[in-house]
Amino acid sequence: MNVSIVGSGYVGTTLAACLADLGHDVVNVDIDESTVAAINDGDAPIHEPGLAERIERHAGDRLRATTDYAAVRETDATFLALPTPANDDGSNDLSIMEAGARSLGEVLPSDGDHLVIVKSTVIPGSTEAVVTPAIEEAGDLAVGEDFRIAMNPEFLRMGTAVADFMDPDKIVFGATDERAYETLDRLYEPLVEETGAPVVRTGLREAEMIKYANNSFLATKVSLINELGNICKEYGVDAYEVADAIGLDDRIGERFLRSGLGWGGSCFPKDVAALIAAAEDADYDPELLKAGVNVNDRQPERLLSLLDDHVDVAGKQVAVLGLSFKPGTDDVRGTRAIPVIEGLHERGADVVAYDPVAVESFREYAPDVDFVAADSAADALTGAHGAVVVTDWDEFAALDDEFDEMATPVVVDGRHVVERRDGITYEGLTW
Ligand SMILES: NC(=O)c1ccc[n+]([C@@H]2O[C@H](COP(=O)([O-])OP(=O)(O)OC[C@H]3O[C@@H](n4cnc5c(N)ncnc54)[C@H](O)[C@@H]3O)[C@@H](O)[C@H]2O)c1
Ligand SMILES: O=c1ccn([C@@H]2O[C@H](COP(=O)(O)OP(=O)(O)O[C@H]3O[C@H](CO)[C@@H](O)[C@H](O)[C@H]3O)[C@@H](O)[C@H]2O)c(=O)[nH]1
Repeated sequence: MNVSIVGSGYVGTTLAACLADLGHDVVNVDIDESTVAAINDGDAPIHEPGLAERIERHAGDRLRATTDYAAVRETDATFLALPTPANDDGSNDLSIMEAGARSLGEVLPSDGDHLVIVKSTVIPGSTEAVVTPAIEEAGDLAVGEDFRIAMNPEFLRMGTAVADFMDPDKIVFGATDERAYETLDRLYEPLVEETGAPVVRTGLREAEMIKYANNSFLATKVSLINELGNICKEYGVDAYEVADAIGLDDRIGERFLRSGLGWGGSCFPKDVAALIAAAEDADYDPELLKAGVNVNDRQPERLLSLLDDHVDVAGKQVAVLGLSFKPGTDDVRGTRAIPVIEGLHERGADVVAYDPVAVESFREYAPDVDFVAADSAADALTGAHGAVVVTDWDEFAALDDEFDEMATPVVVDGRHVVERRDGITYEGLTW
């Protein structure tokens, strides 16, 4: 099929490269000229394992990019993979989606066949109440007659985007008419044949809600294991053995049970906040979701209070190991490193931080959060009176003699990665 994708960020670029790999002809439409140029040059505009090879393989052949929305006219279906950030009150900001939908409406063919597919994460009702009217008004078109609409949420994770897309746990099709489902079936047929992934056919609002339910469930699951881990810590119980054991119960499942410093990223914080705001907008008080956020917000201070138990850090160097929100990415959106570093500053500490890839992106994202960047974990640790582990990078698990260079070897591990050893005072956040 001929497919266009509006928005070429983490989701749009991954989707484009993977659909090209599955045999479709794909065009990316983006307002960012450098992104467009990168794809046309056969380069990946973002770093994701497996992405660069796919773009290099298909660019100039089955994959191209443009800033010109008119390219959608040559295609059978268009995905909208645009950002849906949070407003100040946490609610879903749909202004970029609306602008993209209007630009699309201005050029969309009115042949009645073209399928517009909302890929972005949007609050239930948005596809019908915001995206569809924006297309209709901009192009003087009528949904169901001139074009069709569907919602197909995305569940890929950063750092494993390509692998997740190519081997999904499920594929969700939200639509209101049979022809829309059939187009989606044709688009995903090679993937479904290859992987046997279950396809869920549902309504537009249900598809929108499945995405929020998925992320809220997982974020709350992590907060629940963090709460249990905090209690374990108080009673001297190994929280990780407890998690491994409860995970053997199929009803609980072993994944997303790693307790520690909590969740960050571009999705969990934003999506849970948006669902809370949407619930409150409907006069429902989402107590459990709010509790999950509160537990998450408390973890950095718990980490620092464990450090306080061993050392007064005022005027002393403290090493922060890890800045990205999780390993395998330089993404720092929602990273726990920010409250951790701010808490250290409040205590009067001098922060020396190390991250294998995320120093630059952190400086850009949080220019007011001051620290000295170290070239290695060893450099950050040398002379430090305490160390805190923020991100579970593999290389931190290999640290050993490096701790001997600390002024006082107190290590507070927010991610359960550092090996306990003689000669260091070790505190795990939850064990
Ligand atoms: N990042 C993830 O892991 C992930 C996973 C699942 C779902 N999502 C959801 O997918 C959506 C997109 O997220 P993302 O992380 O890919 O965003 P992103 O910020 O990485 O990329 C968005 C792209 O849209 C482009 N853009 C902005 N306005 C435009 C316009 N008017 N016309 C054309 N292009 C425009 C930007 O230049 C950018 O390249 C969001 O709703 C997000 O919540 C993200
Ligand atoms: O057991 C766990 C698992 C995760 N985390 C933390 O949770 C956050 C999110 O991790 P992860 O889900 O791996 O990363 P994302 O790339 O943010 O992916 C989530 O958000 C995406 C965007 O919506 C969805 O598509 C994915 O399905 C969903 O997992 C990170 O800070 C992790 O450190 C834990 O603390 N313990």
